[in-house]
Amino acid sequence: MQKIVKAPAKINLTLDVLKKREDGYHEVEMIMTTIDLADRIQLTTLEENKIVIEVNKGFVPSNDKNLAYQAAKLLKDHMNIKKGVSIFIDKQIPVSAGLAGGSTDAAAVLRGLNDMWNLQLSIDQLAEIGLQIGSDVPFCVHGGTAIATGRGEKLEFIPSPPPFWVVLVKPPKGVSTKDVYGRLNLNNLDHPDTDGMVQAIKNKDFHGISSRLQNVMEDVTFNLYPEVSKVKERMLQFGADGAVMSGSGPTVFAITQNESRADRLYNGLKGFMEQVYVVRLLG
Ligand SMILES: C[C@@](CO)(OP(=O)(O)O)[C@H](O)COP(=O)(O)OP(=O)(O)OC[C@H]1O[C@@H](n2ccc(N)nc2=O)[C@H](O)[C@@H]1O
Ligand SMILES: Nc1ncnc2c1ncn2[C@@H]1O[C@H](COP(=O)(O)OP(=O)(O)O)[C@@H](O)[C@H]1O
Repeated sequence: MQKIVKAPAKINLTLDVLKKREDGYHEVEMIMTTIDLADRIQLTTLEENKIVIEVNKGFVPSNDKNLAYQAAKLLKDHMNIKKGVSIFIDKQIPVSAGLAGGSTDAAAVLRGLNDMWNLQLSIDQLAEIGLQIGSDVPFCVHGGTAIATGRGEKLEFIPSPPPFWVVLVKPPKGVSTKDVYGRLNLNNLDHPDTDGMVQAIKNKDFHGISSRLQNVMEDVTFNLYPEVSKVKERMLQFGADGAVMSGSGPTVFAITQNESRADRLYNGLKGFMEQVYVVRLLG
């Protein structure tokens, strides 16, 4: 048996951190949506009871550290499945980038194996299993556009934003999510207008969306890597309607509804950055 699953990246249109919790995680409030920048995952059933991972990027782990491995293991244990699976990951999403690349691979494996092995678990049950792997996995299991609260796992789905282009730049740095959370000064955050953003999305008001992009983690990552903040400045100079960092970074994305402006942004940014992508929303 074989199956191919698509694993799309997410961006955070807003990202707010409300407080630190007793369990060490932070209480967040963020608006997440999926974009058409995706890994492709090929699942093949094995007679032997083992999990094999293959990735087309050398620096991504191909052992039990891979979140796709952890997803297969948890699902097999949960359902007491004795057959194995070979997982080939065609990695297109930049790694350690704030785009939930690992989480979305794990989510795609949960969805894909549930289908391929006809396990009949609901999406909510898969999301619950996924939370054991990471805070962003439940959102990635569902996809779409949602307000995420709690650790990021409490999801309220909202309609998709109006269509727009997303131009992403992944600067040549990786950041640790844990480190960025740890460096936040919770008493001095400039909180996003989350309610205003939700209304703008519901009203399909592009200007309302582009003017409310905000992420409280930007200051931390921009202080660590001032060149990341330069990318955002350049995006605005090149005609972006709005620009913001995704997640803990360092990826910064710009949005525009105008295709020729997206092309201009791509060409301008490509002049000084290697990893630039232009994609549509999947939302
Ligand atoms: C910041 C965000 C925004 O979407 O994305 P990324 O930058 O990873 O894409 C997420 O909150 C990242 O979620 P995820 O990457 O799944 O984090 P996890 O693996 O669960 O946790 C990694 C570490 O981040 C910290 N963490 C994570 C989530 C949270 N709500 N509070 C935290 O303090 C904890 O220190 C934890 O040990
Ligand atoms: N399937 C996977 N794809 C990418 N990274 C993975 C995967 N499995 C484990 N990792 C590890 O997870 C870490 C974070 O990667 P990633 O999910 O891309 O970050 P982010 O959540 O910031 O987008 C990296 O150190 C990487 O080695």
